[in-house]
Amino acid sequence: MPEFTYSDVSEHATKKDLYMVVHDKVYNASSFVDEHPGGEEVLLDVGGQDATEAFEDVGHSDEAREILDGLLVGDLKRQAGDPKPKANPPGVYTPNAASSGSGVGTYLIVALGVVAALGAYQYLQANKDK
Ligand code: HEM
Repeated sequence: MPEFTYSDVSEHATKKDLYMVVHDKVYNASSFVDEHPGGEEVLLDVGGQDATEAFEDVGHSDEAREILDGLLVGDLKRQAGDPKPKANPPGVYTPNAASSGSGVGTYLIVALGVVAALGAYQYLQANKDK
C-alpha cells in the first residue's frame, strides 16, 4: 500500500484529481464527485485535506463506506504538525447526524401550518354568509 504524507495529499485538491483523508487512509474521490448524493461542493471543500470529521458528521451509510473503500489509494503517513480534520462546512444538511437538532425546525413548520389552517378556517367561516 503506497504511503502519502499530508502534504502529498494536499497537492490533489482539484475536481479531476481529488484526494482526501478519512481515518488515516487516503482516498481518490475524483471518479465519485459527480455521483455524490451530497453534492460535489462538499467533496471539493475537503479536497486535499482530512475529511474524517466531515464524513462522520453526516452519518454516512454502510453503502457509502463501501464506495469509500473502492476509492482507497494508500495510507496516510502522519507527521508532526499535520492540520486537524476538516469539520463539516456550516450550513451543510446532515440528515442522519444525531446532533443536527432539526427537531425544532420540524415543530416550527407544523406549528405554522396549524396557525395557517386556523386562519383559513376563520376566514371561511366569516365569509360563509356573504
Ligand atoms: C469520498 C467520500 C464520500 C463518499 C464515498 C460519500 C458517499 C455518500 C453516499 C453514498 C451518500 C448517500 C447516503 C448514504 O449512503 O449515506 C452520501 C450522502 C451525503 N454525503 Fe457523502 N460521501 C463522501 C464524503 C462526504 C463529505 C466529505 C461530506 C461533507 C459534508 C459529505 C456529505 C454528504 C451529505 C450532506 C449527504 C446527504 C445528501 C442527502 O441525502 O441529501 N459526504 N454520501
